[in-house]
Amino acid sequence: MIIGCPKEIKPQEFRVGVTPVAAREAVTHGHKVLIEAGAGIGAGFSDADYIEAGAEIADGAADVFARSDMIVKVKEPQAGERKMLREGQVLFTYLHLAPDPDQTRDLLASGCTAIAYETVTDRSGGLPLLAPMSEVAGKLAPQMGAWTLQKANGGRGVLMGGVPGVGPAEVVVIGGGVVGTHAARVAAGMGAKVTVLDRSLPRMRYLDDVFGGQFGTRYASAGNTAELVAQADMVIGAVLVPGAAAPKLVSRAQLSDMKPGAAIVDVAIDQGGCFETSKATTHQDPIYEVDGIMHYCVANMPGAVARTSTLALGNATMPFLIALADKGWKQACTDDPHLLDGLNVHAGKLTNYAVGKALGIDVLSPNLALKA
Ligand SMILES: NC(=O)C1=CN([C@@H]2O[C@H](COP(=O)(O)OP(=O)(O)OC[C@H]3O[C@@H](n4cnc5c(N)ncnc54)[C@H](O)[C@@H]3O)[C@@H](O)[C@H]2O)C=CC1
Ligand SMILES: CC(=O)C(=O)O
Ligand SMILES: [Mg+2]
Repeated sequence: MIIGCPKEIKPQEFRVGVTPVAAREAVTHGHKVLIEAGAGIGAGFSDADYIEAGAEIADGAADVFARSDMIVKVKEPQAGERKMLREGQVLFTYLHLAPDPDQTRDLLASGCTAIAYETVTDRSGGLPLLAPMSEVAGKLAPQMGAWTLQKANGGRGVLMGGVPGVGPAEVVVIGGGVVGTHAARVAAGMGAKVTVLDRSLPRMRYLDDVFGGQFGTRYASAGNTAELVAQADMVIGAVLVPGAAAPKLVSRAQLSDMKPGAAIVDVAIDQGGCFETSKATTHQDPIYEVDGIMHYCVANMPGAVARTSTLALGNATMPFLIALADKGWKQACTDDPHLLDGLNVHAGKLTNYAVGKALGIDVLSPNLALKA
């Protein structure tokens, strides 16, 4: 199979979908790997690194899209990239379709088979291809929130850890999964007073057992959420209902109960965001203000630390990439129901129920797509 990897074109996105290590593995398995010239530079990989791994360097994205059986990326295909996808071609990348009707329309029209990293599952109910980037974004969230809290950035002027005689910042994390846990650990490590809200009692039991001394937990009822958000210097949004649009848990009206200059970091923005006032921003222009509250809503936070993120994502995607290349998508998804959970689009049909529900589009059962 020919595996193609274009350079990412989303603003300030420096990650790359195929590492030299993954390229070498695919070549060892008898596949051809086409990398767009310069695709790895932002993550610290030169074209020479890929050539040494046995890959071929392509002149531009058009060449990669035209010649490849499977396109492997990081971010959802941008409008220009979507025009280059074709029927029968496999796309393996993050998609986040639920809040993105335009992308969904274009992928359906292309006839391609699109497998989304963020809905591939594992045996324990986790999301193995989302987890590494959630670890990164979770660890980045308090760092970006602390920056947002600085006076020059419109924030409240509060230091995370306080100083002797002056109390720390109060940080509330909504959603105690992978993002939330990593965010809470880092915020607590910076000296902030941290509370994690979640709706899953087993998850809160786990957090309390493991991190009980470092941060607290509260059940994410509307009442508890409103009370804690009003007291917070920083609120980090980290909820997820896999595939679905994020539930809106903090309304615009609630902003007026918050402390002026408090910071919202909505990591869940890639699924539409969990604050009514969230809208996606970029690394170039990451923050904006609504009713005196500063919002940081970058939808590709891990791109800021592209080297770490690319290596972490590559570790997780490589076994799936090799299975897809060795067996073809149908056999790979037949053999692995967790990979089949990643199938979002096939031959003009949507194949993920949560996405279909969010967008009001009929869904073809993934099992039927395997037989189509
Ligand atoms: N902006 C960015 O660059 C990035 C964004 N993300 C996003 O961050 C979000 C969180 O991802 P993960 O932590 O990996 O998900 P996860 O599945 O590990 O955790 C989500 C948590 O939210 C909880 N939850 C669900 N509904 C809730 C509600 N109504 N109230 C309170 N808690 C609720 C769940 O019980 C779960 O513990 C996702 O939208 C993901 O796509 C992840 C990586 C990068
Ligand atoms: C998960 C995701 O959207 C990202 O890493 O950019
Ligand atoms: Mg994203």
